[in-house]
Amino acid sequence: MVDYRREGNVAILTVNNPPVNAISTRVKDGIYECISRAKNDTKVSVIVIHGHGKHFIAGADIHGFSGQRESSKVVATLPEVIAFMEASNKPIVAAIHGTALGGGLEIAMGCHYRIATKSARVGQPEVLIGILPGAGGTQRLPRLCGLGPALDLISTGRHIKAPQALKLGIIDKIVSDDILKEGIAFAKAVIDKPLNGRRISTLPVKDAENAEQLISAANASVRKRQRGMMAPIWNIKAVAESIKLPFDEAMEKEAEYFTVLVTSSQARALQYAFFSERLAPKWEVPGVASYNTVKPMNIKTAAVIGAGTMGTGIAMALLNARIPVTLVEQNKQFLEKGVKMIQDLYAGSVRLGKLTADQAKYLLSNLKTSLSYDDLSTVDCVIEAVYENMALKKEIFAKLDNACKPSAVLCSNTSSLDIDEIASATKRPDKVIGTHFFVPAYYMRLLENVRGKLTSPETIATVQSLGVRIGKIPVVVGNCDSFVGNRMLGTYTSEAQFLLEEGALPHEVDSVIKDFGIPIGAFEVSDLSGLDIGWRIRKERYEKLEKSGKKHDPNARFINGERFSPLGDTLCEKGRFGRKTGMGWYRYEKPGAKEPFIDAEITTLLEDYSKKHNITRRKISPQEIFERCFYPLINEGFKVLEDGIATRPEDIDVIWINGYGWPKYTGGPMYYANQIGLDKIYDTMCYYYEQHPTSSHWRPSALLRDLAKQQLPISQWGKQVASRL
Ligand SMILES: CCCCCCCC(=O)CC(=O)SCCNC(=O)CCNC(=O)[C@H](O)C(C)(C)COP(=O)(O)OP(=O)(O)OC[C@H]1O[C@@H](n2cnc3c(N)ncnc32)[C@H](O)[C@@H]1OP(=O)(O)O
Ligand SMILES: NC(=O)C1=CN([C@@H]2O[C@H](COP(=O)(O)OP(=O)(O)OC[C@H]3O[C@@H](n4cnc5c(N)ncnc54)[C@H](O)[C@@H]3O)[C@@H](O)[C@H]2O)C=CC1
Repeated sequence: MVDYRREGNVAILTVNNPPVNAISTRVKDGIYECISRAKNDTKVSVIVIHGHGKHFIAGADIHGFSGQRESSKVVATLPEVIAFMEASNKPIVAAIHGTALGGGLEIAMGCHYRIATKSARVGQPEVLIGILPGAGGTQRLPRLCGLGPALDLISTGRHIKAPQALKLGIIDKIVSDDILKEGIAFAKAVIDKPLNGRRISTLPVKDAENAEQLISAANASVRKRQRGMMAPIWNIKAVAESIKLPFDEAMEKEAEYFTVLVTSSQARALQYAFFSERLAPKWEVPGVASYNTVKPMNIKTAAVIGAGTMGTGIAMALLNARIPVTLVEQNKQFLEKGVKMIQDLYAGSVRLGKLTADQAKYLLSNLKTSLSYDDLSTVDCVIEAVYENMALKKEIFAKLDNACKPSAVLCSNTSSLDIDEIASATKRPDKVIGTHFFVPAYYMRLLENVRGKLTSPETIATVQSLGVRIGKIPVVVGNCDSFVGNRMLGTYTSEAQFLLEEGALPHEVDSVIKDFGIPIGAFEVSDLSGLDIGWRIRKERYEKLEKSGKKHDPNARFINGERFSPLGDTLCEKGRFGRKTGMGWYRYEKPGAKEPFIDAEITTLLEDYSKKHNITRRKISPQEIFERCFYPLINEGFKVLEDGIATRPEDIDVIWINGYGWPKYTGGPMYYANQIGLDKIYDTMCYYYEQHPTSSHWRPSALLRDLAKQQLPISQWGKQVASRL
């Protein structure tokens, strides 16, 4: 785990714990033993510590926080090992490449010098997994770089690159990529330098005079940006001790606060989410294939059909990953509008300093435009993002099938339509798949990849690998109406509207949702994305119904015996499409304005509506709003598993955290359900199903019922699911 060798008078410690050199108990013990050995070796004058493989050390082993810890051969804890390093009379140099994160940066701060390659990144990301830097990070970082930067890095968990770390004084020098050679050379040059002033724990905290202001600004920022999370607050509290107490006493506080966090349910949920996100790309379709049995195709070029909201965002996601894109539209005017949208977004990134003008120019140079499918004969992959209309999508897929080379993968960004029906328009259904991006597609990390009945494992592997390449978290799901995310969302939006019919107002529902930790309420989000999108989809469904001989009544509160609220259609008929028209479920100052105001017209409309349908409006409690919005959503997640549409509960949680703003610190709807207690959810579902028998989303899932009885850990639900299919 940690190798020791000597080159002349330099002792070299190599941490070797693939894949990221995480600090397991054995790594910690190894570092302690090797440092002891170097201290006692009279031939050694200086010590270099570096990492084998891609990283220096990416932090403590996260598995160790909730699982069984290995027993330690040496008594010292990580903070003690770091103190032991710092006290060494032989200089220790941390030679950093890849990343020095969490405990890795804390080890580097226990060294007397830190050098790094230009591409190296450092940070204290513990807050993101619900804990704090418990090995002196909250105390050494403010001494090294100042209170303000330390508060920022520790409370946000963001990584910074070596040049910025150099500016902040976190590292001493940027060196070439031959990190070990550089480390040895640097070590030789500092052998005789005094170590006074190099032991960070002995230094004063920089910026201590502005402490009060800096701490209250940090608290205000986390209350706004990381609402509901307890770790950022405790991280700030720990850093604040650095200006109140001497180092050793502040370290005791750090240990105390670490214990509070590491045993919290938020930390467990965040760590579950960390591993779930890493599991998602490793897809598995039971009985069919899995990521480690199939090779993906290499996508060198791509095309996007439709230069609207999604098409332009998808094109940018591809361009950002250096994949040349041909963007196709139905006419010149729409094409120019789409290209302008992309140019403006890149110009915005340049203004914000996220890209240089040259980088933006380079990315745009990979964008080609066309009005003809004839230009797509050589592309490896096409992603269609035209209006949500089956006939149109089938027409386009038939054209693509004729125009593209036989090996090209054809993807649809549909958010709800049947992938098998779209694939039936081609002679290559094995190469057709849904790639459901989320708005804005260049930013949102979720990619829901929808496999059809005939989609080949190679096609699944290809879009999964493409997803990772463009920086997304790809999740494979099965084909059903609205797939996983939107199918579950459907229950939540329906119930939210039923609550309006029965007495609640949009802001009352939204505030319960936001108090739970979802950043935006159901009605606010509907106004943001535009009520007309859902209306278009529903109108297509009404047309289908009419074609099958069933006339659609615009006032109907039931469709095929199932409760339905026509309120969304009523608003659209009045031109209330949301923010874009300056009115939707809320009122806005003007079209396009962001701040929602309660609208008296909506209150009157709801009251009239309830009267017209003989519904007695009542005061609905926040608890009822919560249960009615979230329990059917969770229940639908179990039905999604039951149907084999998702194969693992972790995938559902990843979808909700990354596509719908579900608070990560609750782990996702499936994990959260387990926290509430599956038996409680099941009983509540039964209660509401009795009250609302015409809403099938209240019918409790059989899987939920069975799992509620078995009380299995979530890691075993997948096996239960597989055994039922
Ligand atoms: C008295 C008590 C004192 C207690 C002291 C506490 C000490 C502390 O202060 C606590 C800590 O250090 S907590 C850990 C802080 N570090 C992090 O959060 C870094 C997490 N990792 C990353 O960001 C990326 O993996 C990274 C940027 C490193 C690499 O990204 P990539 O995209 O290249 O690779 P990934 O797919 O993310 O990861 C590759 C494999 O490595 C696993 N992994 C990553 N970091 C890990 C970590 N810290 N612990 C355990 N496993 C880890 C990851 O799960 C993945 O595994 P596989 O999916 O199986 O390949
Ligand atoms: N807007 C959203 O939040 C999300 C939308 N989706 C899905 O993405 C697809 C596109 O949605 P948006 O981008 O929002 O729509 P949009 O209305 O912004 O853009 C659609 C574009 O397709 C173009 N188009 C129509 N017919 C065409 C043809 N024959 N050839 C080439 N281009 C054609 C239109 O001119 C328009 O620019 C839909 O299937 C939608 O369900 C998926 C996820 C989220």
